[in-house]
Amino acid sequence: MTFANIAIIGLGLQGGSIGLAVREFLPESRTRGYDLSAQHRARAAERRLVDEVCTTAAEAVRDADLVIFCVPPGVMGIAAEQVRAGLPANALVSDVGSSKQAVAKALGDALPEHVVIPAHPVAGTENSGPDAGFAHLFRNRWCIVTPPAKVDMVKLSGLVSFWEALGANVEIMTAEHHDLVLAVTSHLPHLIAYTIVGTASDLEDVTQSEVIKYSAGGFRDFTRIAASDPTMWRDVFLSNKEAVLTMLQRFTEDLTALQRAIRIGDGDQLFDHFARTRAIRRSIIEEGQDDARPDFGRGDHEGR
Ligand SMILES: NC(=O)c1ccc[n+]([C@@H]2O[C@H](COP(=O)([O-])OP(=O)(O)OC[C@H]3O[C@@H](n4cnc5c(N)ncnc54)[C@H](O)[C@@H]3O)[C@@H](O)[C@H]2O)c1
Ligand SMILES: O=C(O)C(=O)C[C@]1(C(=O)O)C=C[C@@H](O)C=C1
Repeated sequence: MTFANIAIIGLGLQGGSIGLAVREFLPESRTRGYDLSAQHRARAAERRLVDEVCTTAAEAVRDADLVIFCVPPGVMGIAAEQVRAGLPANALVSDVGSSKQAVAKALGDALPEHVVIPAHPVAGTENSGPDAGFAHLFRNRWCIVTPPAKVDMVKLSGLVSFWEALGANVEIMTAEHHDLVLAVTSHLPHLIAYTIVGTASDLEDVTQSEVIKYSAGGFRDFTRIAASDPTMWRDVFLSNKEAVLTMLQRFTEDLTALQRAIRIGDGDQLFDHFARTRAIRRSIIEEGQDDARPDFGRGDHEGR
């Protein structure tokens, strides 16, 4: 199953990247897009993120056989309600939200008559808005699809093929499992980055200019993550609250164990821990996952 008319709601980093990727990798498909912000709509039209930028959500979904919600997790339900009147009955509803249980519920509640198959491309940057998107964002990155227990298999395989065409490797799992895994691999790291950058700049004896001056090392990576969109991340933490709190509890216990090792001078424990984490990093690189973003950090990619 291929999608002839794709509607993209929200033309920021994710929506814009999908629009550009569809033009490049699925040239037979036609894209229409809508964004709540008139400024973003104008910029999306200038960058030709989609074939047609519409002034209402209902107009964007007219004739759509696939609609992808690319708005912050907290407004998925509102955005879905905006398309209800105009959405063709057979259209597949999907999204790219970073948390899956809450978003699936919001979309399902707003569009109860439609097939909803949520998805999450684990691909992004700290940039947002219509200038941030680029066609190769999904290349060699995971896209996690979280279908409900009873699912239209034709539509599911159509969605899997769609993401594969955009360059992603697709993994299928339950929304519950997704939320637990992503809480530790994505949500917690962001919380830690937001915390450490805030802590450093709050210190009275460390000036703002010193934070900038000495951030060339490890701290710099934290500042990149901590520059991520505040609206999106507020919504991620509120919509994946339980899993994040569970992982935060585990993290706090492990941090306390390292804190104790430092206090009592247990060098073996510190060394063993750091050796284990170094091996994890090396296995990620061996699996080629890091190669997925060859230009990451060099600042030579459009939108980054
Ligand atoms: N940024 C990432 O790294 C990343 C990665 C994977 C998934 N996601 C998910 O993708 C979604 C979008 O994130 P993004 O990074 O593209 O954000 P973004 O801020 O770049 O884009 C979101 C766009 O949605 C628009 N919008 C807000 N409310 C709207 C509404 N009611 N109707 C129509 N448009 C509306 C905004 O004006 C904005 O242009 C989020 O749910 C996020 O969790 C983000
Ligand atoms: O690299 C980054 O900038 C990201 O934070 C991307 C990242 C991640 O945590 O890996 C952020 C949120 C997502 O939902 C998916 C991807």
